[in-house]
Amino acid sequence: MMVLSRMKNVQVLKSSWNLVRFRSTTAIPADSLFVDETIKDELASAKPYSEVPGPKPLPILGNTYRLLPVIGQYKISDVARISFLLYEMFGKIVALRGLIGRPDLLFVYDADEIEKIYRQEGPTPFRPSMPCLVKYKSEVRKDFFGRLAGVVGVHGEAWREFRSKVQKPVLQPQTVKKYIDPIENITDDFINRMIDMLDSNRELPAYFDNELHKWSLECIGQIALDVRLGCLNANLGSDSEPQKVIDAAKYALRNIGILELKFPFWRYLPTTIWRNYVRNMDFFVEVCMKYINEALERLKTKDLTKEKDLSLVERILVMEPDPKLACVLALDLILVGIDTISMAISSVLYQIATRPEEQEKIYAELKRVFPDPNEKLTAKKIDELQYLRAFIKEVFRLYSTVIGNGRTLQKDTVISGYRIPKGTQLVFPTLVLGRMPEHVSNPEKFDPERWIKQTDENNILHPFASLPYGHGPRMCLGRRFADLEMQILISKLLRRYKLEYHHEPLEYQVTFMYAPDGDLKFRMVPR
Ligand code: HEM
Repeated sequence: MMVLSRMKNVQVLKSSWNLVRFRSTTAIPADSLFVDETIKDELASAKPYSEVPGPKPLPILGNTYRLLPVIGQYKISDVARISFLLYEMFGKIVALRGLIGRPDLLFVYDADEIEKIYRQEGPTPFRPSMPCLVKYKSEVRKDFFGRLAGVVGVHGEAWREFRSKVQKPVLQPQTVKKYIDPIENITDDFINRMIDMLDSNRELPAYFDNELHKWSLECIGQIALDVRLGCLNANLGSDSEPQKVIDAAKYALRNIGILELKFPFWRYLPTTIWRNYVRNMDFFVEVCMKYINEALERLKTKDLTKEKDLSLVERILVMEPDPKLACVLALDLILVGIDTISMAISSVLYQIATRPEEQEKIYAELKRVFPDPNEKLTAKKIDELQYLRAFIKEVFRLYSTVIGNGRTLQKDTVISGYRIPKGTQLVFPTLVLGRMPEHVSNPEKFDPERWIKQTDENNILHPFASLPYGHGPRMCLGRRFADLEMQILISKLLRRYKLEYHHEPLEYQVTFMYAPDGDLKFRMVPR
């Protein structure tokens, strides 16, 4: 019954890639006065926020103590487990109250409610991420960032102004397609490096995750800074610039969870971890400015009338001659574009290596699309890799690299029958939502085909249950590049090699992202 009632709101659509997509037909009334009245009535009759279930905060200590070492029951690496636990213990809406230095967190596990929230979020959605980056951009280096502070950790009109300047060039398919060739070249170099790294069993070394970081940094350097940074050079010294950028990116991102949840005291005192964070960020700004200035110099000798020949950085520099805009964009893309991609690809490669049946299907598709293994990639050919894309989607559904998304409520809102006050931070736990039987049929089954086949009445796949890149005007700015990078690496690798994994199964853990925790000692068997 429940499944059928949900299906009434879901319409099956075919996308241009022939993948099955869904659209909700739940209409939002067009007349805004009517909407206002309906919302007022809804708010008046809703249950109070205080009745939302959740773990009881202690006096003074609140709930933050639960995340402290020794006395707390939760570790940062347990964030994924906590998301499941809260749902199991309290149900589809859970409030985590009394966290030191931050508003309450409200976990929402109902995809219909999440859909409603996204559809009502307006033109400047507020994603409550990275208050430490907000402090860095808006206080510590206010002199540099000023009003053009980027998109990450920036909100309101300042976010909208920046995003609308960069949105078109970054997301335009024509721009993204131009990077097929350069990313393919980087990936060829990377695969050659992988071959050099193999041991006598043809297995990759324990430090392969660091090598994946280098590949993703090399890709993002090309996209955001117009440069081959040289990360894939053999014998990269620990003091070399690319390795320093990798280390700085790891530091900046992985300490955010610790800075924001475990030790939020940096808001009041300049702690050591906070001072190191600032030093790292200063280093990033310096590197970005150096390469953007070099791109600006090169631009002086280019024919600017041929827009199609310009790179992403050049298009941005032509549009906005103050190089700061391109520098801040590069900083944001690098900050979030290294770890996300390298962790996502670790996860996808691990799933490929441990699922031989599905791997054979990917290989069959690759052989059909690229009969000659030396054939160069093109946009048209990549577009034909339907099963590969479905496989990646299925990995994200079950092991979403970004385990959840969030929004800060900008007005009082009714969620699951409760009146939730403005300012509350909502958490949409993507990882849990994609595994709930009321959102996805047979959720434990790894089934890439569910993203391709026309589903029947009994097969559900809620469109808001698995949103690895978020949704709406604030959705991931780098998603097209992310998809492209992953598809290129997998295509190039699997067309020539079978991937195997012969060690103890790896557990997924949250460091900052959700990924297999352990040595990625894949075996590469030539085809
Ligand atoms: C598989 C890899 C990736 C995943 C899973 C991912 C996921 C996400 C998610 C969930 C968000 C929040 C969206 C929202 O609030 O609705 C986001 C934001 C963002 N992502 Fe990604 N991302 C990935 C790769 C990348 C890459 C490679 C780049 C850069 C080239 C990038 C750049 C950004 C930026 C700049 C934002 C902030 C957008 C804004 O606030 O306006 N991401 N990403």
